[in-house]
Amino acid sequence: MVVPTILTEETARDFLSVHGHPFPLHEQRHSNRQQGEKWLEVCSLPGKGRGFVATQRIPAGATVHTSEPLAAVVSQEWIPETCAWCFHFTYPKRMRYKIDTTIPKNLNNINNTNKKKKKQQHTYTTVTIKDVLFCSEPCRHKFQTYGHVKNESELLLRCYYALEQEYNLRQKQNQDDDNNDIDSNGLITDLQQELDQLDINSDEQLSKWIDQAWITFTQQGLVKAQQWIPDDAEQTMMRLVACCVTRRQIESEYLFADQLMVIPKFNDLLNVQCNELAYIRRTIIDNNNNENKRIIPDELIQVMEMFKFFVSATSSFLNCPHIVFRAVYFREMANSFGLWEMSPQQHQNNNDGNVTDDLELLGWGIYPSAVYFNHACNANVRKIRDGRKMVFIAKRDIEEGEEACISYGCVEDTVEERRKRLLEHYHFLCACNRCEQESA
Ligand SMILES: C[S@@+](CC[C@H](N)C(=O)[O-])C[C@H]1O[C@@H](n2cnc3c(N)ncnc32)[C@H](O)[C@@H]1O
Repeated sequence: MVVPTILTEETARDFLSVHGHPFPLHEQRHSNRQQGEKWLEVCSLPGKGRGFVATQRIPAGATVHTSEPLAAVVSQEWIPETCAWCFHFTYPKRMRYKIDTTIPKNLNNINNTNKKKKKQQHTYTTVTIKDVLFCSEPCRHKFQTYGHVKNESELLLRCYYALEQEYNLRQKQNQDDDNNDIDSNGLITDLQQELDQLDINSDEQLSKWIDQAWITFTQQGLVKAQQWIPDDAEQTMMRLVACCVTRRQIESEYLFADQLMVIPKFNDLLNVQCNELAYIRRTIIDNNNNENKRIIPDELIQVMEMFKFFVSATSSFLNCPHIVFRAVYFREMANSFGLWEMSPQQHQNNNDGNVTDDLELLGWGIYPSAVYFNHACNANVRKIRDGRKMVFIAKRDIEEGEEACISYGCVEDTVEERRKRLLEHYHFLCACNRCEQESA
């Protein structure tokens, strides 16, 4: 692959006009400095980590922030009815526009023997990607040209195809074998002993144990008669991870001047709070019936199986060590935004941003610039989806120095129920003003 060194805006423009880009550069640079961005700054807040705080008085109705996704995917179950670019939803009608891509023939692994694969290494074939559909030609075109360079969508489509193929292959292999026992191969014994001995409240000890578990797993693995098969949610998650890892790979293959990188970068994701420790600690504690005999949480094994699946599908063309997979997976956790169906009122630009029971969760997106909105049970900001973009609007006047918060879901219940739900889904004890007052 040719590696251009992009140093000036001019060379970048030339390069992008050859390789394709969704928007003219000047528009992108402008949209990067959103109108509302001056309203908010990121501050450290006691008991909540970082959060957005108003830099001046914000009038009700002002757009305080807009954000483009680093990654956005349709949930597996709504693929036929949802546009993979703008998330337009047309149940029960199906999306009409499909997408093809060219892949090396040896990726088409379901019917290929190793011998055949070798022979076909340098030949290409065109395939239709099952998991990506569009509502219109412009949406399909935007998808094809999204990212830093045109190759990015090709790499992503190759990932999607490889994940699909791995899924089909495993299903086929499992048909003949219904034995689902794990032979731990000595793996569990050592890790188990270390787990029993560690101080679960020590971040240092727990991270060391988690790292060791991943190293052991990736070197030895679990020997299962049955191959692990992802469910719908896990398939969706792997496509979200694929979006982030392909961007990382493109950024490592091309050299861009920082100020010209106008869409979210992989490194932006690394600023997002990582929930690996909090999540694994909670699952160990929850699975623990006896203080002296802890159980290696099944939830951890599931993530490892997902990693193994991902790598087994994509390793021939994508570099994703477990450190990278974990960095994405545990940052997406509790930080990504649900992409909901829009109500008719929202379509008419006359909505309050609330998700009601009759609306469907169509997909998930990672918006690195917007993750600093903490939750409050009496939020002063609402979020609205505008296609694949997220727009944040002040619900009421916000005073200078006041924290700008959104709500992470239903806030109708009692304080105990709200806190329980947030702990379960987002792994934190809500310390918003309303909860503090009501619990006191
Ligand atoms: C999407 S992030 C928000 C940004 C985060 N505070 C940071 O420093 O990156 C969500 C995390 O923020 C913290 N958080 C958000 N709202 C909170 C609240 N009401 N009370 C306590 N912690 C909160 C929790 O740690 C939660 O997992």
